[in-house]
Amino acid sequence: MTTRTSSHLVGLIGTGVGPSLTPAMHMAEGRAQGLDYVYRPIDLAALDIAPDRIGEVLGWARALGFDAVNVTHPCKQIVLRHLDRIDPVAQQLGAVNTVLFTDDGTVGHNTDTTGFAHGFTEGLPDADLDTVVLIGAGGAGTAVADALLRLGCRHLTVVDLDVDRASSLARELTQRHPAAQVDASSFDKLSVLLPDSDGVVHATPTGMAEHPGVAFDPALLHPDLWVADIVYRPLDTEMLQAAHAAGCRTLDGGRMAVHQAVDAFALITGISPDADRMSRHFRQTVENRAR
Ligand SMILES: NC(=O)C1=CN([C@@H]2O[C@H](COP(=O)(O)OP(=O)(O)OC[C@H]3O[C@@H](n4cnc5c(N)ncnc54)[C@H](O)[C@@H]3O)[C@@H](O)[C@H]2O)C=CC1
Ligand SMILES: O=C1C[C@@](O)(C(=O)O)C[C@@H](O)[C@@H]1O
Repeated sequence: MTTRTSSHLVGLIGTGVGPSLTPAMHMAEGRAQGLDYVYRPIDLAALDIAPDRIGEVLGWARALGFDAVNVTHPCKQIVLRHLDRIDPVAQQLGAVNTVLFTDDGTVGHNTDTTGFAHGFTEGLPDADLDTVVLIGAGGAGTAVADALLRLGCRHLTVVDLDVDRASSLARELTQRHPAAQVDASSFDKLSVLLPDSDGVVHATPTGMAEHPGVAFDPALLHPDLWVADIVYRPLDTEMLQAAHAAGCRTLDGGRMAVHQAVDAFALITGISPDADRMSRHFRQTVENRAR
């Protein structure tokens, strides 16, 4: 990896990105590294630009001198057809959240999936991955599922309120990771699945400040289960509190949020950022905003 320029202009393109914590996290790390690093949210909704115009928006960003952009909801899939090259991991997943504007064209990566994987190995080292349940088959759940399977998960069960969505994700994952066993199940089967699982990852919006609660019966948690949440507002979700009380090893959603930014920063600058410093910045900002 080589640094392409001494200054960096980066954007976050999506709808409702104004309150995102990612721009400040990148800029604080840029400052700490002595870089001239500017990162701005570009809210398509506020600009009244339809998400399917993402190709044009990328062209404008490039022409206006941006070096890279993160791309988020609802453009992570539709952006693929507007790129010159796509990193194999992002290609396999069918979703891109980081686009680099290089001399050789636009290049897409997915740091949601690499970020979850890095956060997982850092936060739950040596966690058993034989049998894992994933609750939530949306965009973030898909990035998590691919990460778990790349990390060596042997049997993954996908659960979602939308059973068709869980089934179609399980089918796609089976095609992408033929060595693993991937299936779909329903919420009422969790009482059978969780007692025999090594871990569970929660990837629905339940537990966010605006959607309080736990997506499943917390009485199913047991001390032999590791429990990961990807919700990070708040960091200490009701599910993680119940998991602590049940004696489980836990991983909060801040790890994925920080490591998607760590991996993107490295791709954009060619410099390995200080992940601990970025994590401290992120956690402080989450706490400040909660006050
Ligand atoms: N830590 C991180 O870096 C990130 C965290 N997130 C978190 O992940 C959550 C999900 O994000 P996306 O996948 O983008 O959303 P999404 O809307 O694409 O998918 C959510 C999925 O959860 C399912 N669902 C909703 N309520 C449910 C419930 N009570 N029980 C079971 N399934 C339910 C839906 O049917 C849907 O399939 C976000 O709300 C956010 O809190 C999202 C992106 C990054
Ligand atoms: O989906 C997300 C979350 C994000 O949009 C944010 O606002 O922090 C930043 C994106 O890079 C990432 O892919």
